[in-house]
Amino acid sequence: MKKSELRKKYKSLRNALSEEQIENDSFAIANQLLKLDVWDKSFYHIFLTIEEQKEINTDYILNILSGKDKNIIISKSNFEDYSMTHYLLTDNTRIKKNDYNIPEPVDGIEIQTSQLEVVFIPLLAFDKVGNRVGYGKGFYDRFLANCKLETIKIGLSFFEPENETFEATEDDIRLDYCVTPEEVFQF
Ligand SMILES: Nc1nc2c(c(=O)[nH]1)N(C=O)[C@@H](CNc1ccc(C(=O)N[C@@H](CCC(=O)O)C(=O)O)cc1)CN2
Ligand SMILES: Nc1ncnc2c1ncn2[C@@H]1O[C@H](COP(=O)(O)OP(=O)(O)OP(=O)(O)O)[C@@H](O)[C@H]1O
Repeated sequence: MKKSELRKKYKSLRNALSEEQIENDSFAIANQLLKLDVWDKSFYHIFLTIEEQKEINTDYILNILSGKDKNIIISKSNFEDYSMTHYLLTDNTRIKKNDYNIPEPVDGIEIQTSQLEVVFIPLLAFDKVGNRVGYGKGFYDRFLANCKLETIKIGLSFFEPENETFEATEDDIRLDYCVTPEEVFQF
C-alpha cells in the first residue's frame, strides 16, 4: 500500500473509535509502556494530543512521567519549515492550541534536541520492522534525524502493525519500539 493509502486507511480507522475506546486504549498503552526498560533516563519528549484527530490521549503517560519526577519536554511546531522547538513542561507552562489544533507551550525554558533521551512518537501506521507513517509533513523525520543515536524512539499506536513492510526512504527513521494497547513491539 502507498503511504497516502495508509494515511487514509488509518485516519478512517481512528475516526471510527468512540471516546470510551480512545480512553481505554490510551490507558492500556500507558500501562504497556511501564513494561519497557526505559525508565532510568531523565529527559522524555512527549506529544500533546490533537483531540480533533482522535489521537492517543497522552495524559496517562504525562501522569506516569510526573509521578517518576522526569523532565517532560513538549514542542511547538513551525509549519513554515516543519521544524519543532522543545520546551520543558512545568507547572507554569501556558498551553495554547495552534491552527492545527495541536496544544503547544506558549514559551518557556528551551531544551535542545540533543538533550532528549526518550521520544514518544505519534503515528498513523507502522510495520513489523519499525517504519512509521505520519501525517506526511516530515516533522518527526527531521526531528529524529537531529536526536542522538542512543535516543530511544517509541511509537504509540491504537492499531496493530501492517503485515506488508513499507517502502522507506533514506529520510525515514525507524522506531526502537512501538506500543499498542495489546502489545509491545521491539525492533
Ligand atoms: N500531537 C501531535 N503533535 C505533533 C504531530 C502529531 O502527529 N501529533 N506531528 C507529527 O508529525 C507534528 C505536527 N504534524 C502535523 C502535520 C499536519 C497536520 C495537518 O495537516 N492537519 C490538517 C489536516 C489533517 C488531516 O490530514 O486530516 C488540518 O488540521 O487541517 C497536522 C499536524 C508535530 N506535532
Ligand atoms: N531529515 C529531513 N530533512 C529534510 N526533509 C525531510 C527530512 N525527513 C523528511 N523530509 C521530507 O518531509 C516530507 C514528508 O516525509 P514523510 O512522508 O516521511 O512524513 P511522515 O513521516 O509521514 O510525517 P511526520 O514525520 O510529519 O509524522 C518528505 O517530502 C520528505 O522529503
